[in-house]
Amino acid sequence: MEINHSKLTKDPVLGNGIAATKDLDAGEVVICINEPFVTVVEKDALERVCSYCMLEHETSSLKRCTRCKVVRYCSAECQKLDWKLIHKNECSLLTKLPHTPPTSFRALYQLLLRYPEFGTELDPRSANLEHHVHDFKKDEKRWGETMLQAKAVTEYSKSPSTKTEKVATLLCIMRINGFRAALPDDTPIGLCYEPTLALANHSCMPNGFIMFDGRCVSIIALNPIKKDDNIFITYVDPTQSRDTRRAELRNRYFFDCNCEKCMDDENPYEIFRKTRVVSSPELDDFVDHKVLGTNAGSRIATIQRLGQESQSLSLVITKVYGVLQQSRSAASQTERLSLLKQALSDLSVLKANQLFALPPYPIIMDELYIAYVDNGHLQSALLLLLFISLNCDPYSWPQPHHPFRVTHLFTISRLLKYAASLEPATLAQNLSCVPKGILEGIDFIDATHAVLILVNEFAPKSHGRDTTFARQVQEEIREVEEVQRLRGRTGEILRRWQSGRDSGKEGILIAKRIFDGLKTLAGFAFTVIEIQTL
Ligand SMILES: C[S@@+](CC[C@H](N)C(=O)[O-])C[C@H]1O[C@@H](n2cnc3c(N)ncnc32)[C@H](O)[C@@H]1O
Repeated sequence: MEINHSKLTKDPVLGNGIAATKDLDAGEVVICINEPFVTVVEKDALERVCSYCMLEHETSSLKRCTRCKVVRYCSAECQKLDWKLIHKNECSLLTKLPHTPPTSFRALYQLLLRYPEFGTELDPRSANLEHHVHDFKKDEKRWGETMLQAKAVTEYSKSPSTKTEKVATLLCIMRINGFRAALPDDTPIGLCYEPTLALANHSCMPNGFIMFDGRCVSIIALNPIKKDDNIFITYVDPTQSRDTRRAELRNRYFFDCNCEKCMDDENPYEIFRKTRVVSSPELDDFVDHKVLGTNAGSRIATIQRLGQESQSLSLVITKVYGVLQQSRSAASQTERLSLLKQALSDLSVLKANQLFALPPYPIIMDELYIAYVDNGHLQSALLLLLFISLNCDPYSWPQPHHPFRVTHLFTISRLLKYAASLEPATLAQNLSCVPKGILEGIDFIDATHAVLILVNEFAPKSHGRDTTFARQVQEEIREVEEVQRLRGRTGEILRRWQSGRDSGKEGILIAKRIFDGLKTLAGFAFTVIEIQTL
């Protein structure tokens, strides 16, 4: 269902933008577009993502287009719809080319196909968007590459060569206004260009976020938004340091951000204290909002003290960003791990003061957790992700329905479910750093159930109601409830704890016991980092 609670606004600094046409609650859909202007699945995702519905499937279940052998579909219906929409025009080009062209090339080509009479005028929605051509031109190398790509696309689309400069402008429009298309867990899968959503301007303290559900793309309210308030999303990872955010915004979007967070260089603990957060009693049993607030206060004081004591912290942080960058292009997994560990050890002053949400600490922890997942060390990944969810996420993303927090919790539930499926001896072997008695004290099925209940509570606000993600969560809950029914009373008690119905003190006690077990596990995260090799 298409939804649009936004209107066009204009601002001397921001240019065009959008504002709310009514008061919106946190988690409410601001805009939902079912049929974005252009969507392209990127090369690395073509084997597992349907090129029409943009959903992930088992690789073996996708059927390749027999002509171009590039795009794949999950059903004959998706293939038919995509053929009608765009592929009938793109297929012959893909057939001719020796390799699958870059995503931006395909997106630009598809965009041109949308203008059969190209050379007259672009549609007003695209024509009015910021393109920064003059800024691209200032960088000779960048403009040269832009013109080269524009020339190739002009040729392939059989547009007259006199239109090349106009095609280059279109490429700039896409670069400035395109979004990274992603799965519900934020895994990138391609590119999306949709002029209505592109009007949303940037803030490092956004009040909205972009969410994809297959082909549907929405902006969802992160905070309550008042009628006529501007809608802001973030173009960059707002948990990075101010310098890193600024450099990225200048380089990719040609502006300096003057949001409150940038102007005062506020840290995540300060932002947490400013953000109106609606927690829930169940979430508080896992990570207590009041305790987070108290801790934020003392962390702010610590940061001030450290700042007065030494000027070197910012130098260390700059150095660590360099190490992080190196780890991303490491020649081997071992080198990647060793660089990430070096980055953490360089930041030992943050660890000593429990400043785990201060950038770039959360980014390093996240990359370590991903490195463990990539290399199949799922129990080690579980411990790290538990640590991140307790110590970094609530400050990096204060709103409990922030999609990153919810997807992290969902991943925890899946890792717990996997741990529950292992023989106790295997689990103990894989987590040799955790004393056996502690592992034996954790019921991994109860823990899966309790965490899924938290996910289910916030998923409608993070990913939307009746979405692929919400259905997936429901399915997981049904599955664990079925198992629980065969095991005794705990499942029923947790179900009552979930719905807020009186489960007596018993429900709260059981939930707290489960979460205490998970917190104890999280306490071994640094031991895992010390001993886990790749
Ligand atoms: C995706 S477009 C957003 C729509 C744009 N304002 C327009 O008029 O077409 C991104 C561009 O908007 C401007 N912009 C977005 N957020 C901004 C901000 N916080 N401060 C200044 N300019 C901003 C920059 O020119 C940026 O390259």
